[in-house]
Amino acid sequence: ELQAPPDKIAVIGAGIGGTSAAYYLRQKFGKDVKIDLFERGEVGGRLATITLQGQEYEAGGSVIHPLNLHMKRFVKDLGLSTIQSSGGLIGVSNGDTLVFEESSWFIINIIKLIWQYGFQPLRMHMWVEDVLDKFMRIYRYQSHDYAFSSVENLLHSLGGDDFLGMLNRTFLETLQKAGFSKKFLDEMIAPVNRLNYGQSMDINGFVGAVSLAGADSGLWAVEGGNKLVCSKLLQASKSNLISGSVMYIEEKTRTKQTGNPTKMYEVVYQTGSETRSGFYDIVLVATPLNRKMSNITFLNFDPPIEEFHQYYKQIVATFIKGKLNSTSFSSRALDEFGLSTILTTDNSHLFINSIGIVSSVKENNNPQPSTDGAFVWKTFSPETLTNEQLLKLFLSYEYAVKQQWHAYPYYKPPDKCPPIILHDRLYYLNGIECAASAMEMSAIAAHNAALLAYHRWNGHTDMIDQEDLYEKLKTEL
Ligand SMILES: Cc1cc2nc3c(=O)[nH]c(=O)nc-3n(C[C@H](O)[C@H](O)[C@H](O)COP(=O)(O)OP(=O)(O)OC[C@H]3O[C@@H](n4cnc5c(N)ncnc54)[C@H](O)[C@@H]3O)c2cc1C
Ligand SMILES: CC(C)=CCC/C(C)=C/CC/C(C)=C/CSC[C@H](N)C(=O)O
Repeated sequence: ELQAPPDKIAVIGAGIGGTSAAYYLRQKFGKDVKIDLFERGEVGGRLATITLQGQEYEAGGSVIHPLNLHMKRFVKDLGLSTIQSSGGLIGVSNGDTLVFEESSWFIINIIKLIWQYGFQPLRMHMWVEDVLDKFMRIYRYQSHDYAFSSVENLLHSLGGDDFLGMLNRTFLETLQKAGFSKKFLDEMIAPVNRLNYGQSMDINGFVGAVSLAGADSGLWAVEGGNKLVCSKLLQASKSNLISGSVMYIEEKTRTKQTGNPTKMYEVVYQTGSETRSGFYDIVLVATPLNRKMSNITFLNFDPPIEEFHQYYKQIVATFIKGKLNSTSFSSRALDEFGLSTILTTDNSHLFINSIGIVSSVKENNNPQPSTDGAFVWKTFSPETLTNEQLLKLFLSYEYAVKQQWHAYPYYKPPDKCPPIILHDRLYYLNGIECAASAMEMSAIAAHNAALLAYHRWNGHTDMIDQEDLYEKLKTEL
């Protein structure tokens, strides 16, 4: 049995989380509900491009895994096109020398890997595949409309105590326990974490697995920029975009047209120099609740959340068009260098996490140098690069433009995730980032929140936090 649908729903934040939430809310609640989507900056949020000399480059979320089924589905349903993101050759620097260097010959790479690390790369590949296999169960649950009231319940449903337990152990502990050697972890795994999350092996085991998945083959991106998914989802959801910054949310009793007094949320926001507000039956918060990132407060109720305590790590992405100083990484001159991505080890005294040649969002991955042999490179670093540092990395450069991010949570297991249900009909999506931050994670959180809001509105408690879902659904055709 269904209740009358809500009149109005607010979604705060038009990143991939908020726009996909609007899309799924429309699917569940139907055409009559009015959905307002609040955004104080650009639609896309941490999916953003930067335009340099007329070319656009991904400056935030850039690659998508081939098994990220929500992102895949969006691109297909919204009529977008994809480009493959396979890069060129990768090397790993410890600050003095290259501890690993890829060859363009497949067979040489295999021999090198076995010579340096035995069968550990293969075992690691199998470990990540095992985590991904379990992770994929979420798509089956969501296609059957099941929802979870907490991130912990969601992860537990995927693989039980062991799977959820990954949040409580560091990646280092997890992999050491699985028998991987220090050399392999230092030279192969830690550098991938530094590239993807700007953090050491002390991140939790689950985000560690996601980070390694982010180094798999078959990664792709959206032609024209990943942020196009957000603007297309917004359009498809037929939501009303409100350009404004939400300041606070207050619970108030209102008398609806039916004459019944009803508890509603007043969303108060600033647009230009004006303060305005609207009343909503349901509110979804799709931005990290963190003073630096959203600064939203709550009046008349206390959400069970340590508001503003989720610390996000700063990452600076710098785009440099220039000629690399290859001798910063190896003894070889540039014309014999051949690497297009360099990762760094944890103990490296280098001031960057990674550096790599990038293609524009329109190029099908064959970045071309300009006539003088300069490429566009992207570095990730914890701090803004100084001119002196840039001149250490480059023989010469035409421009260096930075984009600063509060990028991802600072992972420090054991971590308890923030709740999804902040109040009666108020939901929070970005708690899922405490497990792992990635586009697909936000899309999963969005689908879950839309289903949860729908089932709670209609009193369908049997669709929430069902135990043994995997076994139950296995028997269904
Ligand atoms: C440099 C970088 C590289 C990354 N690379 C990848 C990658 O390759 N692959 C991948 O899968 N993920 C990647 N990620 C992670 C991915 O980008 C994020 O996990 C994802 O985009 C988060 O989306 P979101 O919608 O949850 O949050 P956001 O994108 O942060 O959206 C929140 C939105 O809310 C708005 N907002 C905040 N406060 C208010 C307010 N008070 N009122 C109104 N609006 C408000 C913000 O302006 C923002 O637009 C990367 C992230 C960064 C920073
Ligand atoms: C959620 C699952 C199962 C998989 C996602 C895998 C993935 C794409 C991870 C990437 C995560 C991330 C935050 C990357 C940041 S840097 C990305 C990129 N290499 C760049 O150079 O910009």
